[in-house]
Amino acid sequence: MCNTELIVSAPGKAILHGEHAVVHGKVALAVSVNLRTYLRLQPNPDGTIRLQLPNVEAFATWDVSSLQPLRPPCAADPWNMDKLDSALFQRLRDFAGFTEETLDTHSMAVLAFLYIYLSIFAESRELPSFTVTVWSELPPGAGLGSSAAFSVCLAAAMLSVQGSVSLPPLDTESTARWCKQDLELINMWAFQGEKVIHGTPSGVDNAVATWGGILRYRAGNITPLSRVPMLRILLTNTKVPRSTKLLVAGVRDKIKKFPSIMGPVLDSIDGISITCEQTLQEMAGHATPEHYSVLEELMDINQHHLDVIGVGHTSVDHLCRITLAQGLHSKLTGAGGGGCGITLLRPGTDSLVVQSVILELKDCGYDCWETSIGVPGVQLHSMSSMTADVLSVFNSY
Ligand SMILES: Nc1ncnc2c1ncn2[C@@H]1O[C@H](COP(=O)(O)OP(=O)(O)O)[C@@H](O)[C@H]1O
Ligand SMILES: C[C@@](O)(CCOP(=O)(O)O)CC(=O)O
Ligand SMILES: [Mg+2]
Repeated sequence: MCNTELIVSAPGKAILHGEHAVVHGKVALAVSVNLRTYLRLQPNPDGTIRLQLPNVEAFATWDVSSLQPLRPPCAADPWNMDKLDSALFQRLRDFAGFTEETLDTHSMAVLAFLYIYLSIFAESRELPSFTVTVWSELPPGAGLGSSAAFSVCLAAAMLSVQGSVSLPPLDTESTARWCKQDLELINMWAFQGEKVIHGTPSGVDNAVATWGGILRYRAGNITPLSRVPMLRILLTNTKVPRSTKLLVAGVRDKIKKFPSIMGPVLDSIDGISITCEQTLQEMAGHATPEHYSVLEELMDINQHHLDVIGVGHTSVDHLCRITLAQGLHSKLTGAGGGGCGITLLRPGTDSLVVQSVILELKDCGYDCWETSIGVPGVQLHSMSSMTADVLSVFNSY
């Protein structure tokens, strides 16, 4: 039995530049956003695992004894986990009655949970029994990295119960972060969860949910950017549903079909990310209107590239047109195909302009709000640090 109750949270992200290209080894720049996923883990005395995922309407209870035979024969080496354990993945699909075509939000979340749980406790004397409840401020499947925030919370909580990472002391603090080495392990395991949900993720989303802040990411190399100006960003959710897994697969097919055409587009996106990073660094010293013009132009060019690689959507075109009419530049963020877009605001953008754009976007049925970026990555929470809203959701299950 497990005897630790804990609450952890991890943030969502917005990709400034490099979505999709990053899956193919190019640079991405990504920032954490102030919408978080919260996970509460409570010990169960009755030998069951209970999973409560209200955002995706997934509620399941299993006897630990029924999960026992699904365990992998030995623990995976967390530093050498190139691919998912396909035998385990198949056993879980068979157990849950899912096929390879099962892609709904509910099933992918259940599979990610079971995969991480059984892998992390592969060599524990007995499987622990607990209730896991996850609730998120992030809209699932909208490009804000909800899958990564979910996977990071699962990894942080289960590694802490298993003892591979040490619970950071909360003392009088309301939140605490794990040490660097522990965060690296959490990130590794969260990446496995992302693989269950996405197929072939780049790892950028789980890196942001783990580390927070603003990051440059390329092929597993994570560089936090410390010298950047405070950016003002408007987030718009078109509410058009899409699946990252299918969009990433579609881009891969296009690259395979037209390598000499798509290759240069990905190189150009790489160039955009690199130029954006250089511009942000220059701006940290002294930001000028010309710098903002460069950032805006980069967003326009990238948005066109994302259309070319097949992940645009009329809802995002509409969003770009509405903001541009007020002189504001936008692009999609995340996998595209609908979902969310980001709009860059200049420091001096008149609040009346912002309010009128927000109203117009809301009239289209979109959600739209100005967001804070660069918030901390995965955290452990004391009960007193939890808002009444999140606690009341937790207490209603
Ligand atoms: N709060 C949550 N509870 C349970 N599962 C979640 C939650 N948030 C995300 N997920 C999982 O992540 C999937 C969405 O991931 P994805 O398609 O990558 O979109 P995004 O990461 O942009 O939100 C959902 O189908 C679900 O399986
Ligand atoms: C399209 C991609 O670059 C980002 C996907 O982000 P999201 O799941 O749509 O939030 C995929 C990846 O990097 O793994
Ligand atoms: Mg995702």
